Amino acid sequence: MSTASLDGVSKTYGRTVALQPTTVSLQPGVVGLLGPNGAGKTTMLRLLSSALPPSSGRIVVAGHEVTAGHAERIEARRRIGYLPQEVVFPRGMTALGFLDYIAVLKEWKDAAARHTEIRRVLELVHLGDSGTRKVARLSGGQRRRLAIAQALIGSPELLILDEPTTGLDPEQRASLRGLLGGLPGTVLLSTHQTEDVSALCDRVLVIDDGLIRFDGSVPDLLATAAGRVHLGPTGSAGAVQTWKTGTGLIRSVGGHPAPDSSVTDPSVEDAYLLLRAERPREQGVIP
Ligand SMILES: Nc1ncnc2c1ncn2[C@@H]1O[C@H](COP(=O)(O)OP(=O)(O)OP(=O)(O)O)[C@@H](O)[C@H]1O
Repeated sequence: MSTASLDGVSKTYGRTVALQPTTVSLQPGVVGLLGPNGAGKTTMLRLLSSALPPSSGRIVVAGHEVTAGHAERIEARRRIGYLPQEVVFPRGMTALGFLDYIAVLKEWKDAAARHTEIRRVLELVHLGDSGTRKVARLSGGQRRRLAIAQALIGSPELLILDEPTTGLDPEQRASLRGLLGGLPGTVLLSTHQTEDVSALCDRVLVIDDGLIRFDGSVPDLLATAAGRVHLGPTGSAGAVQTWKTGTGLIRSVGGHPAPDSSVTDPSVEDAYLLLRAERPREQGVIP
């Protein structure tokens, strides 16, 4: 059974089509959402989180139809953890105070159980020693981790994370991957970090102009670029991108390889760049 599904879901803002009619079903595991700025990632995450009503279609989370009405939406929300792209923290609160406030909003009425839970999520993001510090005094990366902690309260069946690794240092990113990869439910995260996708995701959705252009595993995505990335002293003619690597050789994505170049293994970034370059144009705005 799927944890969440979109069935013919679209979202338009005035004349802008942020999400074209989309049907997709999510199972347990980590799903990465890749796409350029303005592709529709945040829109899709906000729709699934029930923060935003769709223009058309049906959204179901953990067996509850978000789009069916208030009562069903509340039931779905109890099973969703959501990290927005930007989190505004109430002024003057400590890290623990903030988590307690969120847990109360999430209806954790039993104080002892609530305190155990907020301690647990604080430890998960390695802020166990910073609980009594004021949020304003935490570093940007620590605040991001605190924001992730609030989404983890109650071990939601569907965890939705909008660019969770923004502002995290490499160690913290690796540690977050370890945490997310070990969760039992469905994790849907948007990111601009293609390394996060290759290191963590069971499934990748590439979205562009409000449309899912690719849906498959990391190996499937890499296969789309097989034989199309070259390294050599000269760049490929008509390449999508070329750059000089640390070895002094030029890496070319797509195009016609020079005779003195050789094929190299593609990365998720290479496959993504090729998908982007081959997308149909002139979509996203109602004529
Ligand atoms: N509240 C809004 N009102 C009008 N247009 C909006 C609104 N929110 C988003 N859009 C538009 O919808 C489209 C998709 O935006 P969205 O924020 O979902 O993209 P994104 O993929 O998350 O981008 P980014 O990587 O920059 O965060 C864009 O064209 C954006 O300008």
